[in-house]
Amino acid sequence: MAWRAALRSKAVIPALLSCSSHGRLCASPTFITQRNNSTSPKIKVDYDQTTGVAVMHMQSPPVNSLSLDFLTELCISLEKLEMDKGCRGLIITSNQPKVFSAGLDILEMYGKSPEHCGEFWKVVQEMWLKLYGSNMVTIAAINGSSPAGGCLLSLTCDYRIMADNPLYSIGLNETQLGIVAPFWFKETMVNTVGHRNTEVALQLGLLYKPAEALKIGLVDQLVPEDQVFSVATQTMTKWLTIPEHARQITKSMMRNPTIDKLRTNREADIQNFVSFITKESIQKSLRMYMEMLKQRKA
Ligand SMILES: CCCCCCCCCCC/C=C/C(=O)SCCNC(=O)CCNC(=O)[C@H](O)C(C)(C)COP(=O)(O)OP(=O)(O)OC[C@H]1O[C@@H](n2cnc3c(N)ncnc32)[C@H](O)[C@@H]1OP(=O)(O)O
Repeated sequence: MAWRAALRSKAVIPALLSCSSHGRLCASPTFITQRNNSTSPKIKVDYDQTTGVAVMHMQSPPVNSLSLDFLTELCISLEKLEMDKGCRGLIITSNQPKVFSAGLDILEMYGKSPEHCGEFWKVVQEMWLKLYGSNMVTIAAINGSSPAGGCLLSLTCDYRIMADNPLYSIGLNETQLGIVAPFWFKETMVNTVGHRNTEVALQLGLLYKPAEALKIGLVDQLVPEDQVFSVATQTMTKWLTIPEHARQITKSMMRNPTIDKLRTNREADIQNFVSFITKESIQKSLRMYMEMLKQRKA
């Protein structure tokens, strides 16, 4: 699609393309199935103009992994909603059974060129900047597991409601993959659950069951699975009664220090990511993790 190509071409970082230390290609994956790039929308947005509330349904089978295409679509939808002054609230939820989002699509980081990795990371940053800094009230209706980037996605929202199902888990489990949550993932978590909880969670790559997640404040409310969406809608109604301007300024005051840190360091952050993720040892860790996922299934 033309808009997708346009957004992608904007996302390419010229500095990265010419960086000789990134000039190597990662090893080609031999065993991992590359999924077909489906052209069907990965996100469905329902916008009710009478309430001013939009609902974003993530619908990218099997597990709503955050691929380049997915994130590009997400950013475009967000941009459109943000520009519509009538849209005051956004609920993010999943149409996939049992999974909110499996986090960043590992296939975008495995066996890919440095240029591709840089392009991918730029859109990950873009998604975070847009959501964490959104003027809208944002609520995550977490109706399934939400590891790593999926957890980050929900942490960017103003309020998290999770299905009370012990089969589900949520957390920043990056270290379990042999990778490191970057500073802005870490700070988003610190801003939500505090320094000590974050330190333990990140070092150990903890995935929390809903009850534990509630205890440390990683989610704000647990509800029966079939009520996640209705409670999110009721909560939105309450949040929207607060005078808009005052709430927005308060949100900016709380979040801008972290947002500004990434905004002013985007290039360096991309370069860090690319040189880290393309290391042979890191590629090996990602491969082993993907193998583990497949074995678990078998
Ligand atoms: C010095 C400091 C510098 C720092 C620089 C930065 C460093 C890098 C930072 C990178 C940050 C990364 C963030 C991430 O989000 S990484 C992704 C982490 N995600 C996970 O660990 C989740 C893995 N998935 C699961 O646990 C389960 O799939 C899940 C619980 C979500 C669902 O379970 P279920 O049983 O329903 O489904 P399956 O496991 O059978 O999965 C179905 C198929 O989907 C594939 N899959 C799953 N997750 C992913 C994924 N994240 N990316 C790509 N593909 C994924 C899985 O392999 C199955 O595939 P097949 O059907 O082909 O077998």
